[in-house]
Amino acid sequence: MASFMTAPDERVPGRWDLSSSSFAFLAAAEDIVCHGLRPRDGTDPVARPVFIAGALPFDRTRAGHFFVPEEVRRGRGLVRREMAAGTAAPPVLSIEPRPSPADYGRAVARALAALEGAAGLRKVVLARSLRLLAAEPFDPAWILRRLARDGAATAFGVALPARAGQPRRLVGASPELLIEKRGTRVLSHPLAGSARRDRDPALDRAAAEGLARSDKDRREHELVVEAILDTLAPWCRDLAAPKVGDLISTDSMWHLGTRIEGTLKVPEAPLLDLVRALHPTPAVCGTPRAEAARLIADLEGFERDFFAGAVGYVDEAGDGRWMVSIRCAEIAGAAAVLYAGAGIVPGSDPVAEIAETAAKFRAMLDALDLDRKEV
Ligand SMILES: C=C(O[C@H]1C=CC=C(C(=O)O)[C@@H]1O)C(=O)O
Repeated sequence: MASFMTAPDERVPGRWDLSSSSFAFLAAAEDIVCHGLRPRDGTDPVARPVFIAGALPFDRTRAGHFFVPEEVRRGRGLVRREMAAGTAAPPVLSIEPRPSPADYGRAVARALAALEGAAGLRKVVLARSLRLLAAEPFDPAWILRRLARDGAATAFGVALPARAGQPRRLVGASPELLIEKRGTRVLSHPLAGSARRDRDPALDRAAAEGLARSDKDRREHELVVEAILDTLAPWCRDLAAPKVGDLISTDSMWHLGTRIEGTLKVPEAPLLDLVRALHPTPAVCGTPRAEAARLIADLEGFERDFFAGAVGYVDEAGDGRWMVSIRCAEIAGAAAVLYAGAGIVPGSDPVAEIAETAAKFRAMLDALDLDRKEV
């Protein structure tokens, strides 16, 4: 039976240690740290009143990874945010971009041609990856603490099923809320449309203002809001989104965002059904979804796996929160794969999309103490 505690218990060192956690969700409002897991048998996990954590892969035809932790701890400020640099990051021996930035630019150009040619295709999100090899194993707990310094994001760490005997973990800091459920209220806060932040305050403000004025970014964003409203409409009454979205900032990026809120018609509607209906939104896939997913499979040239999926939990009351799994990496020993994608619509520029994805890698690179690496 999962236990719930609202305060850190420092008297049991190791038990709430992040490095042995099966699931961690570190946010300004609340930290959740889980240990142990009881694998599920694939039946609908929301049917029983237990705490369920997990991750969905990008590919909606593939099974999600859900589990019931043995122990769940929740509390505000449960986990200390790590400020010190250089103490635990192993030296990184190599960084291999896959595809290369130039090939990614060519894929964006092909996506633009498809957007002009294919009837109905309006947006596709193309990603690229960085394969890192370090001299020693990465410490996911230390990375998580570093990621959690950004109060605008939820830092997450999920133990994934081992591959070839090697334990894997998805870690990241996502600013994008797929859906949250509290009682009968649901909230989604999609993001799409981006600009890199700047250390110079005047240039930073100019970047935000440029993003707010950008027609291309607005179109990219509106498709996501439209899709989420259409998906949630049958489930909700009082479904509302402001006509004008907001500008949100993480430590490294500006984004266009829109808060979408509604009240469930059926209060006990399972949160995981809503997650599955919404995922993947056009913030990570495209519009229409099936056509965009096909183009991604044709053009990207690597497996997204749990990148651009969703991570989150459903608690015993049926409430919970699922974040879009972006600004993340899969860590397996001394190897890490970092991911970043960008929405492509008519008017997108391949060179700008290379720069945008480079900027989106910053959250993970900075957490790994690679803040001076250009990618
Ligand atoms: C797909 C990613 O970001 C999404 C979220 C915010 C802004 C986005 C954009 O402007 O393209 C993307 O839709 C990513 O970070 O890998």
